[in-house]
Amino acid sequence: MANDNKGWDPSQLRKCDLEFEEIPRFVYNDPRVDEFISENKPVVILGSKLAKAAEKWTLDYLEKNMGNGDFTVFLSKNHKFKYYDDKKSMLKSNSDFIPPTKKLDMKLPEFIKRLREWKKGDDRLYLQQGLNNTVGPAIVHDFLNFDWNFCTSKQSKHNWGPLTSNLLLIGMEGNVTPCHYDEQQNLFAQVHGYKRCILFPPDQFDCLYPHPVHHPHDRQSMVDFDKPDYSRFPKFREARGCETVIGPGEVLYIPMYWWHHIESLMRGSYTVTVNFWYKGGPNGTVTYPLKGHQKVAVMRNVEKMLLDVLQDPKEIPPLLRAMVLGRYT
Ligand SMILES: O=C(O)C(=O)C[C@H](CCCc1ccccc1)C(=O)O
Ligand SMILES: [Zn+2]
Repeated sequence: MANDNKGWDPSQLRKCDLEFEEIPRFVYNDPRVDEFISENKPVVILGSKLAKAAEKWTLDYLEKNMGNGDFTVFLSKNHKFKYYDDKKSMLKSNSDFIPPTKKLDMKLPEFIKRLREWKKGDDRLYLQQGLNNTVGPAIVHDFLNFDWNFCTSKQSKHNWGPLTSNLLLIGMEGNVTPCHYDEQQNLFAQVHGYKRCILFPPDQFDCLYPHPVHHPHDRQSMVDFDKPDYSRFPKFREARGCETVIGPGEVLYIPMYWWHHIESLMRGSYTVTVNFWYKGGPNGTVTYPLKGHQKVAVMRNVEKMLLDVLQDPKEIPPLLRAMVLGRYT
């Protein structure tokens, strides 16, 4: 199907066994935007100038203006860039963990050169760098020209905590960040190229099989979306998600604890995204039954407490089985 002026077409999306609802899209001043955000539901925000100042961040512009600081770049032998926690990978109990990507510090011109000269079979690259004052003065200038009034008004209207970081993401076409959740509110501003975002609510925890909390892949789903192992993860068939493809100037609100899988469209161009991560606000008065994300937080605390008291992670499953099987089931 021609891309009927969306800028992309469905043949650029990776195959997935599941079907998804469309995430609603509204113009930034439509009152439904705040309705969705206040209900912690994803929404695509159109026409905001949040990261408009970055629309000139082409590879050429970045090469000329990005200073000569180091940037964190991940290398992968395949199209997946599954995040892992460095600190947890050092734990004795994770000594057999093999990091799926390699993390390098790279100057921007070198990153861009490798992107331009990339050939099939080469390691894929994904630049993922928190924006800080080491990036060149021109970039700082553009950054200061983001529409801070827009995101700060969302932060205060929805009682979010402080802005913790802005991640600059420059990915190759076809790169995938596998399904995971973050414990922060996220305004995900697409600057260049197209990204397909598949989201699931926090209460689908039992269909998405996250790694144990103490594992380096904490918060990441164990399910390989390219080739799900339905014998290990039978409930994945029941996962009900929503999706959207966002392009330049569009902002996706990714609610805290919502699962998300992000892919840079195949046969697209490189992608540039700037995210805005905010700490969640105070819980406010707790009402019962607890919401999905609150149950995830409870399960995380139980796993942490059990590791604390048992020390050996291998002792956790037998204790939980003894506690639940035949008694609560
Ligand atoms: O903005 C988000 O939350 C995303 O997941 C965006 C994602 C890259 C995130 C990499 C990452 C994942 C977990 C912890 C720290 C960094 C993409 O766009 O490919
Ligand atoms: Zn994320």
